[in-house]
Amino acid sequence: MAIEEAVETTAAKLISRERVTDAAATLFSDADDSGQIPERFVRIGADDGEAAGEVVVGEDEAFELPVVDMAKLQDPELSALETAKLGAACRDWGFFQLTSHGVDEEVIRHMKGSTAEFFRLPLETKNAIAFGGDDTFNGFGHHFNRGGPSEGGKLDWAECVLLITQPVEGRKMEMWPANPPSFRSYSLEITDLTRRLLRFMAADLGVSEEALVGAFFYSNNGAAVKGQSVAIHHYPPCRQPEKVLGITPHTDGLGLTVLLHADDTPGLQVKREGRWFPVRPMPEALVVNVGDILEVLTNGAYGSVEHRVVPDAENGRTTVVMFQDASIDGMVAPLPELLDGDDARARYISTGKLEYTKGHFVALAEGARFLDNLKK
Ligand SMILES: O=C(O)CCC(=O)C(=O)O
Ligand SMILES: [Fe+2]
Repeated sequence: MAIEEAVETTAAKLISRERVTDAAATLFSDADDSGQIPERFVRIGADDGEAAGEVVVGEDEAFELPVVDMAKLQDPELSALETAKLGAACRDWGFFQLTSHGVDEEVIRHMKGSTAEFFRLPLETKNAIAFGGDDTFNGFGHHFNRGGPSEGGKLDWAECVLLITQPVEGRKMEMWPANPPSFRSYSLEITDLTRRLLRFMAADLGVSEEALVGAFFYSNNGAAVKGQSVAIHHYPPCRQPEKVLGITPHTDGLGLTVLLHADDTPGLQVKREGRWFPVRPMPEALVVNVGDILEVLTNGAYGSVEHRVVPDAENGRTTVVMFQDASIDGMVAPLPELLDGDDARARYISTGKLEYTKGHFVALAEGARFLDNLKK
């Protein structure tokens, strides 16, 4: 079995998810107006005011996630300045908004339309593609259970379709929502965008394109990515948003994440210096963030930063999040070019991809971060 296949099989078996029940669907559709949020959805600390007391940066405090412009990156006259901006965003925030990204507008329009349409379907129809058997990854359900028994198996205030999108042989088409053509083209558009972005990240890091692009792709010019998956999330409105979480705080376990807002409802928050910064959805932008593997590849120069989702009190929110996988010859390790031939400079322990994947999902289920075990 190829390493990628073994990794996929392992991931699919280690993830613990739950199906969306009729009771949850009723709660999400707000048909149940009793005002009682079931215990399984009430986040830890919400009842004693701990959650409400968390520092979320308000609208009165001016801040903006860094905005990076792809057209400027590609313009010979503006590229150097914009590349520095990209690098600063990856180092200081681990997150940025990407404008003029060049992803086909028609593909984006279709993607937004078909995902919104999917979540409007009755639960029974959505559950026709519910994950099942020994594959807990592909399909519809709640997001992963995180935090383990110590957190009482809390559920996210969300429903979600998770799918492997690449390599193409890894796709389980029977688990895909109807209207797959838009998913297929979107997956390829994001592959292309990833390659374009990595070239500028390589310039910022002072490594060769081949090295960084080669960690994500089988060949520098080829289209074949090492791996790509998608999470299509829907966060229903919640009348008491401070009591629940759309997604618990976490970092992303793969290389690079690209998020599309399918509507203009806010909800994503990024942690910086102990405070939560709400991300403002920009209709023309994609939100890009550094994942754990990119942090390792860059030997810690770029940071994989904690984020979470808080549902909106009034409006539902839908996002399409694509994760690009990366490795070097089957290892999760810093790029050799950054170590100048001196392995002692590595700030992370090199780990086989399979061991990394296992470690990541086991840690996730326990509410821990595998990356912390890899730091020297
Ligand atoms: O939907 C969002 O805003 C974020 C989702 C997310 O963090 C994830 O899927 O890893
Ligand atoms: Fe995430």
